Amino acid sequence: MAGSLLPVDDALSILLNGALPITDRESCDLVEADGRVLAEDLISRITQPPFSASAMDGYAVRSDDATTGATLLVIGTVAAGETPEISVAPGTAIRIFTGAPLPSGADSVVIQENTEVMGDRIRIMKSVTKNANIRAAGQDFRQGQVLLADGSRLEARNLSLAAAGGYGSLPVYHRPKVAVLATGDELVRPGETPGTGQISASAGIALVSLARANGAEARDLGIAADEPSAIEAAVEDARAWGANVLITIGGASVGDRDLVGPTLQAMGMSLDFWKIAMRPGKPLMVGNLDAMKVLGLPGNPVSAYVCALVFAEPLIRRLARLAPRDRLMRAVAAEAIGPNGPRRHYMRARFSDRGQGLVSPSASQDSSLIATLADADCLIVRPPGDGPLKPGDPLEVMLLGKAAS
Ligand SMILES: Nc1nc2c(c(=O)[nH]1)N[C@H]1C(S)=C(S)[C@@H](COP(=O)(O)OP(=O)(O)OC[C@H]3O[C@@H](n4cnc5c(N)ncnc54)[C@H](O)[C@@H]3O)O[C@H]1N2
Ligand code: MOO
Repeated sequence: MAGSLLPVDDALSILLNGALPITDRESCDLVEADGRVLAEDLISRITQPPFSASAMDGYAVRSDDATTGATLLVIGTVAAGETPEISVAPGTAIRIFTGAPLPSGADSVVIQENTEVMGDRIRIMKSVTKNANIRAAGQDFRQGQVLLADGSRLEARNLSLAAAGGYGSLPVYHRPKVAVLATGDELVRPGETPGTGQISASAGIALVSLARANGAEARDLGIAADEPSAIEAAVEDARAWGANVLITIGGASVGDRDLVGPTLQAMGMSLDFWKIAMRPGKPLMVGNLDAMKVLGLPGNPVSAYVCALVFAEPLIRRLARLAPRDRLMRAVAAEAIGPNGPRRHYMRARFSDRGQGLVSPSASQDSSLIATLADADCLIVRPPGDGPLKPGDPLEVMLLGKAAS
């Protein structure tokens, strides 16, 4: 009875309202901090550059002296990493290399291409203005300045900034721990050859990957057989590891072997909801086992992934303190699409023209078809009860994979 099923947005609100961002923190060296979330405002420990330096290879000069045609006596050399011991006096120049501290007395650098060497003198071929080719001390940033805000996700550029600011390690929030458990007697581990009636447990790795991409530390708990003791043992593993989120796959529906919900409830899980107005994904279950959030996803791999995208991604990002990811985009039906049923339908689709946003649904929306999921650019999001669409009608899509980046 779809009319009595919980709408997707209500289900998402219930899930997110019951989830608090992680507050525990630790220190990580810069390499390990990649992809993590900074746990305080990062104050620069140093001024950058720490001293006025030459931006070019050439000669440190007094700009008043360095007029076109003038000759200057070269009285010394300073390279990067050295400290100039003499000053540039009127009528003189000091040979200087990129990154070297500017000697006192000099106010500019003339690049060597604009000079002619004549023994111990140089001739200026092109005059320079004051401050030419000089990186002023502190022109990048200054000691005490906030370089990065608490909550920033650390990546290539801001890690480089942290390193420049004097940090070899950074305070970061703990990542949410996400445990992924497949259930079903018919499943074999990916890479094993399925026997009669068996299939590869393909859904788990997608969820592990999605969790990691959203800032989680993810663990694959493998496969539990369709019996309460096997499910219980795996749930205990998740608890012992300290999982913040347990995601189960399969056994969520109404069959005699669908034991995940009853087993977890027997272990003390309180149920937030079970079954929602979503296609695929109707049998989605959400509950809490002590401090651990439990997401019970349907077994069909497409259903599991779509539910994870709609529910697990925002949940993990909230725990990880990452801003919600907006995958939604307006698009246009490239062809006629039939009316929708009573559940919000996420239809695998491909762009025929990305620039114009023209999109066509995959021919079959069967939730066991993994190849069409891997091939899709987006999911068309059909509201419950949406009427038929004509070519050119506007619609909304949720971007996937490369299309989303
Ligand atoms: N009488 C009804 N039957 C079904 C209903 C229903 O409302 N009434 N709902 C259907 C829908 S919708 C879905 S979705 C499935 C979900 O059921 P379960 O969560 O109980 O999933 P299973 O039965 O365990 O598995 C379904 C399907 O997916 C395969 N599977 C399971 N785990 C994995 C995995 N880790 N990797 C790859 N494939 C997996 C499993 O072998 C089955 O083929 O129920 C419908 N039935
Ligand atoms: O809702 Mo099931 O999840 O359609 O395949």
